[in-house]
Order: sequence, then C-alpha cells, then structure tokens
Amino acid sequence: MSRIIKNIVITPVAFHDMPLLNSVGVHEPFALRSIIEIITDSTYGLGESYGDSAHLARLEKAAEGIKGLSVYDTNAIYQVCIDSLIGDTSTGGDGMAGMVTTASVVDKVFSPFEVACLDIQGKIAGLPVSDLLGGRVRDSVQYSAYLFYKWAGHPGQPDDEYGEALDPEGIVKQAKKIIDEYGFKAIKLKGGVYPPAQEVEAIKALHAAFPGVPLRLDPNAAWTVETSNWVAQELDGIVEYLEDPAPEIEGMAAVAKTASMPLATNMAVVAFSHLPPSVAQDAVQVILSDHHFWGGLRKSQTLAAICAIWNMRLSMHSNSHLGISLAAMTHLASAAPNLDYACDTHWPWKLREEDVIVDGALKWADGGVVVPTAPGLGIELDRKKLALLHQQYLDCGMTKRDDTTYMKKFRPEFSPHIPRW
Ligand SMILES: O=C([O-])[C@@H](O)[C@@H](O)[C@H](O)[C@@H](O)C(=O)[O-]
Ligand SMILES: [Mg+2]
Repeated sequence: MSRIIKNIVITPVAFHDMPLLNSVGVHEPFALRSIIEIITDSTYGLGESYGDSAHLARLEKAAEGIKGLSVYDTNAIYQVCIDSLIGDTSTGGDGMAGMVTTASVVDKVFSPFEVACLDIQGKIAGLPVSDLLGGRVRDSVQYSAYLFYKWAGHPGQPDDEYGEALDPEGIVKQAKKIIDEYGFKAIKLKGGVYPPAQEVEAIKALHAAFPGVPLRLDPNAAWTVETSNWVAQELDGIVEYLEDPAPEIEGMAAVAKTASMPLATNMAVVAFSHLPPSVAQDAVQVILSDHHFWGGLRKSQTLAAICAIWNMRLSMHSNSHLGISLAAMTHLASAAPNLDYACDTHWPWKLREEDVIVDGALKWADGGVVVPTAPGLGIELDRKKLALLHQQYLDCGMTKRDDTTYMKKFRPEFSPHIPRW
C-alpha cells in the first residue's frame, strides 16, 4: 500500500445542535466541523476538527504543504503546519466560542492530519490505531453523561427531544433520560449559567437521585476564587472533581489551596507551555486532554505521561463532534492507562442519524464505546451523508461558532464577562 499523500480533501459540515447554555451564551441551531480526508494511491484516512472559517483556511493552507509527504513522516507534517502559520494574523476561529483561548494554533492545525495519517498507518499495518498507540488497556471506553441547562428548543422552533432544563428538577430529569439511553456511570453538569447556589443545588439533587455516581461541575471559570471556595465547601464529598471553577492558573492555584476535591481544567492548562507554572503551583490535579488542541493522539500520550510523572490525573474534554472524533477519542483513551475517569462527550446532543461515517462501527454499551478493532480508526466515510451535512453547512450560512451573539439576540443584556459571580 502506498504511503505517499496524494491529495487532501477538507469538507466543512454542519449538524443540528440543541440550545445548550454555558457561561458565554447558548449553542446555535448548528454546530460546525471540518472533515479531513488524506488520500494515497491505495486508501484514505480520516480526521475531524473545528469548522470555523479561520480554522478551515489554516487547514487548507497547511494541506497544500503536506501533499507529497509520507503518512509516516508526522514530524515533517508538523513542521509544515508551523511554517504555514508564519504571518497568520487571524484570531480565534477555533470553534470553542472563546472558552479555550490559549491553546497552540499549530497543535490545533496539526491534529486532524495526524489522526488521518494514523488511520492510514493502521490500514497499511492491518492494525487498529489503539495498537499503534501501544495497545488497548481497555476494550471499552467510558464516557460521562454531559448535562446542560437548556431551553426547550431553539426560539421559534418546536421543542427538541430533551426539552427544557432550567432548574435542579429539569437537570435530574435530563440525567435520567440520558442515562436510560446510554447507561453512563458518571455525570458532568455544565455550569456557569445560574448563580452558584442554584448550581450547587442541582448537583445535590443529582447526588440524591443517583447515589454513588461520580459527579462533576464545570462553570467554565465563571466564579471568583472566593465563590469557588464556597462551592468547594458545599460540594465537599459530593463531586469527584471541580472543573475550571476560577480563571487562569493563578485562580485555580488559589482555589486548590483550600478545596478538598481535585481541580480539573480544559481552560487554564491547554498547552505544554502551561504545564511548568501549573505544576509549580499545584494549580490543577486533573487535566482534561483533548487531542484536537493538544496536537493529536501521540502528543496526547505525551501529556498522559507528563501527568503520570507529576502525579496529576487525566480526563478528556469534548466539544460538539461527530463520529470520526469519537473514534479517535476512543482509540486514544483505550491506550492511555492513566485515563481512568469517564471521558466527556457531547454525543447525546446531536441527532443520531446525523454523521459522516457508515453506521455500526461505533457501538455504545453500558455508558461506553467499544473500541473498534478493524484496521485504522475502524470507521468508513459515508459519502452520501457527508454530502448532506456539507449542503447543510452551505445552507445554514454559519461560518463560525458564536454562542454569545446568538444569546444576545434573545437576551440583549447578556454579558459573557467572567468571573461573573
Ligand atoms: O459546548 C459547550 O457549551 C461547552 O461549554 C464547551 O464549549 C466547553 O469547551 C467544554 O465542554 C468544557 O468542558 O469546558
Ligand atoms: Mg470544561
């Protein structure tokens, strides 16, 4: 099988999303992604990334330089990504709505190409990607029930299947529905939406409704250090970790001094250069890895190794995504021995039928995804579905994720300023 990259096709897609609330606003009716196909003479490999226009332009530029390289030469591919960004002055555009602002742009651009190369390497070797990463330590990867406060439906549209969740009762109802469907064994609540006392009440209601189930609360840095300390006291013995209570490494370090539970982050420590100051201050005890911005699967393994050395634990972050990302996340988590928290996924918030991969390769069972054992990522592109979601991208007219502007359309007084409480 040929190892030389002959062509790269990048297709922007849009899929329906529900009105999920967070500290910066509310999800729009569609989430955007980019689907990356690396093509050789004999096969193809898949990657998935953000779909904002600025990110798409960066991917396209890097792709030009990557053509002609070998799928095994990921060092050269990384260098092309570095070079292609010289003089890039565009800002943002990563599809994270301003919540993860200091991740490495090079790592974000490189990631989907690396995943697609590993997909091809696995196909050539006749081995699943998990084997290329050192082998599976678990046959199924656990995910958490990722709960959101949400409106019943997008304004002006019918209610969606999950309906409204604006108080503790609504959150418990949502948890029951998601857990009934997927069997999740850990629960995360996205906070930073209501005053902390109400979110604490929601966690306590979940604790009462699901005794013994590990819980997490993530306000996306919407609280001051003082407020975070109060929440930490209230949730002592109730949450397995508090995620990004306060902004920045310094804020997290100040909370960590008194909080009884570990602090986790996908905002304060999002690049390798953030690790030394964080470790020095013992600011976070759990890193939420995310191969989309930590530079792919192998660099995520480096992160896992660093966490093991410095006695930090590892979990996994998620944004809205499709099946290619879920496959990559699952292979990575299956081969990371110290990734023993249930990973985050936005999966339940998309329509089941909306994806770009052939049905059946990713199987949900008991709150987890069974690690595919077919060569590569173990998934195939469904070109008809890809064309549909690409058409949806063209028709929806969105070119970037902007939760804040969408929120302001309905609540003009809304401000995404943090810390808010
Ligand atoms: O999708 C959302 O609203 C989340 O808030 C997401 O954007 C965050 O990046 C993420 O899930 C998190 O854990 O912070
Ligand atoms: Mg988070």
